[in-house]
This record gives sequence, C-alpha cells and structure tokens, in this order.
Amino acid sequence: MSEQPELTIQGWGPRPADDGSAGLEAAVPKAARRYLGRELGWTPRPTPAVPVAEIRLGPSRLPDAARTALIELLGEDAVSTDRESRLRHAGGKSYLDLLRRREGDASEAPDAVVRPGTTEETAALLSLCSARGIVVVPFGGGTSVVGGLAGVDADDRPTVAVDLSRMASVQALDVPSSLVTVGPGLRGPALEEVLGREGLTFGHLPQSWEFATLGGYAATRSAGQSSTGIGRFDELVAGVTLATPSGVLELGHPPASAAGPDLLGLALGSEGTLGIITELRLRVRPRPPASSYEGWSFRTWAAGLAAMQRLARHDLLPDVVRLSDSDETRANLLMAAGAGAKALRGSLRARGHGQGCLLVLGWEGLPDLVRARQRAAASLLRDGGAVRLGRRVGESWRRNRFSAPYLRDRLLDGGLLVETLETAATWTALPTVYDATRRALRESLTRGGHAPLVMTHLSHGYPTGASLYFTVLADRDDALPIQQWLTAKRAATDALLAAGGTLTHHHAVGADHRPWLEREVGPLGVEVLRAVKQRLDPNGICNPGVLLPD
Ligand SMILES: Cc1cc2nc3c(=O)[nH]c(=O)nc-3n(C[C@H](O)[C@H](O)[C@H](O)COP(=O)(O)OP(=O)(O)OC[C@H]3O[C@@H](n4cnc5c(N)ncnc54)[C@H](O)[C@@H]3O)c2cc1C
Repeated sequence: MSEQPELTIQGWGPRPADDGSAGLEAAVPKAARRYLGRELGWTPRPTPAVPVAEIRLGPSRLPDAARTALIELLGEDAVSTDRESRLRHAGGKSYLDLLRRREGDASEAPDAVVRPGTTEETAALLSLCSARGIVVVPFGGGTSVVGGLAGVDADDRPTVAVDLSRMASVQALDVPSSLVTVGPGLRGPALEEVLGREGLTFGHLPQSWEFATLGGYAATRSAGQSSTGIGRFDELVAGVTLATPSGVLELGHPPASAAGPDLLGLALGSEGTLGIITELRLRVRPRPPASSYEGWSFRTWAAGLAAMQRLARHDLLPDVVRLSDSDETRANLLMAAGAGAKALRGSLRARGHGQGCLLVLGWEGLPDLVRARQRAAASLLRDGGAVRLGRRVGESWRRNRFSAPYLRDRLLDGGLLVETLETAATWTALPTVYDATRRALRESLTRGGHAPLVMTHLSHGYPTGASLYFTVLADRDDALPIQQWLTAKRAATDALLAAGGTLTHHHAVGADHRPWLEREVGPLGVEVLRAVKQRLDPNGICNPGVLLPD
C-alpha cells in the first residue's frame, strides 16, 4: 500500500506537493479577501501558531508499574510516553482543538500512546486498564470535530490513547458476497487501492477521507459525500468486532437476521465509550463504470429546496447532492479564480441568477442507468426553475472536494474564526431549522456592526428530509476566541434543536454535544445507554469524556 500522509499537530497540514509556505494571499484570491474584509470587518493579520517546541505539556501521569505492565503486554515499541507521540494524539481537529494547540495548550494530551496489534491484545489491554483505573481513548485518524478525543475524566485518572494504526490491514475479501473484512485503523485511500485491483469500491468519501479511519467512521456514524446514493457509513457495515473490558462481542450477521434487536447498532456511534472496534465487515460494490457530475442554479434557496424534495419523493436523488445557499454560492464563486469562473459569474448574472443558489449533482453507476436517472431528474429540475450550468461546474467541485481543510489552516493564520456545524431535519422542518440556526449564529457573532458570514449547503438527501451543513467565518475575537465560538455554538445548537433539527447528522456527539444528548434521546434513553455502558465497562474507563452527559 502507498505511504500514508500525516496530519500536523496544529492543523491539517500542507497539501501533497506543497511545502506549506504558501500564505493567505496565495490561498485566497484578492476579490475574496476584499469581500471578507468588507463583510466581516476583518483586517487580515498574522496570527501564527506558536512553534510546536513551545506547546506546553505536563509530565506523563502514567505510573511506572502501569507502564511496565503495558510494555509486558504489548511490547516496548507499542508503548510511548514521549512528547511527540503525546502531542500527536492531543485531541482532534475542531476549531477549538486547533485554537488551543495553536496557542500552545496541549492539556488534553494523553499520558501515553499504546498501539495494540490484534483483537486479543486490545481485549487484554482493556482488562488491564480497567483493573488499574486507566482511562482509554481510542484514536483512529484524529479528525474528530466534536471533542471526541478529549480524554477528559471526572476522576482525573491517567489516560492512554489507543492508536489503531497497527490494525490497518485488509484481512479478507469475499467477492461473491460483496464483503470486505478490515482492521479499524485502515484509511479510505488504502482500502480503495486494494479494492480497485479487483474492480471494486467502497465509496465512502467524507471530506476527511485522506486521514480518517474505518473504525472512526463506525464509532461516529459518519456520512460521506456520496451518502445520498450509497448510504451513510452505518448502512455499509455488515458487522463489527467490539472488544470491551468485559469481553469481546461479535455483532451483525450478514446478509440479515431477525434474532432480536440488532446489537450492531450499539457499536455504531458508540464513540469509544463501550470499547474498541477491532474489526469491521463492510459492504463493497463494483466500481461504477460511468459517472457524471454537473452544476445547476436556482434563483432562490426556497426553489432549490422544493426541487430537492421533489427529487426525493420521486426517488430521483443522485449519488451526490449539494445545494448551496446564496451566501455559500457567492463565496464559492469568488474563491474560484480564473477565466472560467469569471465567465460563469457573468453568465449567471445575465440569466437573473446573480444571487442564485448553486446545485452540484453527481451520478454514478451503469451508463444507461446514469443517463436515464439524469434525464428524469433534469426534467423535474427545469420544472422547478433550475438552469443547467453543465459538467465543468460539477467536475470542478469533484476535483476540489478535499481542499477546504487545507484552506482552513491559512484562514486561521490570518485572524479568522472558521468552523462548521451540521444537523438534519424533515423536509417540513428544514426551512425553519435553516433560518433559526443562521439567525442564532449571526446574532451571536455580530461584532462592531459586522455580521459573520454563514454559508449553508444541503447534502445527504433522504426521502424524509436532508442534512444542513453550516460554515461560519467571522473576525476572530483575539482576546477571547474560545469564548466567542462556545457562545455561538451554544446559541446555534439550542436554536436548531428547538426548530426540530437533530443534534448531529454525522459529526457525532463527542464532548462538545453531550450536554444536549438528553434533549435528543430523552432521560430514559440516556439511562439505557448508561446501563449498557455499566455492563460492558463497569469501571468507566472507556472514553468517559464523551457522548453521555455528566
Ligand atoms: C476537515 C474535516 C472534514 C470532515 N468531514 C466529514 C464528513 O464529510 N463526514 C463525516 O461524517 N465526518 C466528517 N468529519 C469528522 C470526522 O472525520 C469523522 O467523525 C470521522 O468519522 C472520524 O474518524 P477518525 O478515524 O478520524 O476518528 P477519530 O477522530 O480518531 O475518533 C473519533 C471518535 O471515535 C472514537 N473511535 C475512533 N476509532 C475507534 C474504534 N476503532 N473503536 C471505538 N471508537 C473509536 C474516538 O475515541 C473518538 O471518540 C470531518 C472532520 C474534519 C476535520
């Protein structure tokens, strides 16, 4: 398998083939910088991260006897307490995570990093940690954006990050059954490389695809960019092995079973609170022989929403669907430099779509089917007032689908607040959730008469509704940056829940959302989850800082 790139400690890192020295000017076209300056009252200013050597890190609290026992179990090479290893496992990649580490705060770093190589070793590790009162935080790709790797423990016990990178192989491929068995530390690109040799694909493509792991997807119930077509990650899981402090569970029985409630659902979304997923059995499919990505435009967000609902009702949603509101559309068009983008802006203005909403659709599958679905959808879209912009727009989105996180590093360097949040709602509730969330963010983040830029897109369509994804840019409050975002996030979460949205469609609960879990599942729901945890993890060592409220 090809060599895997690594994330940097304080951000996403340089793009492949880029040394990371390109600054804000190179990353953001002049017109976009001017627009952001005007709208946000933002003056670009250097706010660089402190050098990694200056990040503050306390001494490891792991007792010597525990370290010796871990080494006896896993071997010397699989137990690290050095500074570099601990910093590399100090939390995830949310705006708050990055702010803290950019400011030199690594207080969430684990006391040690351990790397088991098998299910048996993981199960033994969990027993050992349970007996010695050591908190265990499973660590996949480290791309959590909800504080999933916070390692916070009310009792202040020592914490180990369980890095799953040694369990990253493809263990079996059952082509007739369309099933692949993999280790939890495997990443998407490596899986696609192996499957591609057999003419197969898995096809789960979140924006964090280059770095996130299959175990992490299962633990957070991730959704990829093609989830409208192939389904969310949890729909692609046929079974998992879950090692817990109380023993090993084999969950899921493909192709289907009626043997009681489906216990697989307990592992999916468990965020490391019940144990560690050490193996996954996943559904694969033939590589689609045809694909077609195209752009459309609507005059208004409401017209776009109505058209998406009609596509959903007639079972005509494509594999990828992404409807941007007018704020996101304008920002995307400004960010796209070059003659093609300029021509597109001119053509949209000429057609009365100057303030319009861009729609990207992606179709994949057998050529005849792709053409037939595209034709049928096109007719509904035109009836809904959409104008076709053609393939260049769709292909441009596809080419750049993983680029935003690299850009985020540059925007953080320039003094901006940059964060995203997401939800989902029924088609009926969607417009209210959209309005309420935007209003809360705008009210909370308005400073000196300047409102933030709140850009939204609809993605992940279902017959019953869709998800909404908000990207927020604002002038950062250099004095209280963490408080600034915490206040906005609290207001937005309260607003979207009150309007009928879900707490999270695909980012999971983590530490950041757990105060609201009870509002989503009810007090009895929380009690049920606690009872399951108590049975599997009686000493509460498995990722105690996430999911379940205090
Ligand atoms: C820029 C960016 C873009 C993103 N885009 C998307 C997107 O498009 N769609 C999406 O769904 N998410 C997205 N995310 C969120 C994140 O990538 C997902 O939550 C992903 O599933 C996390 O995988 P990971 O391997 O990085 O897990 P980690 O971040 O390492 O862990 C996530 C949580 O799962 C637990 N965990 C990890 N592995 C295991 C295991 N084997 N067993 C038990 N528990 C485990 C961890 O303890 C933690 O609580 C994005 C994040 C970033 C930073």
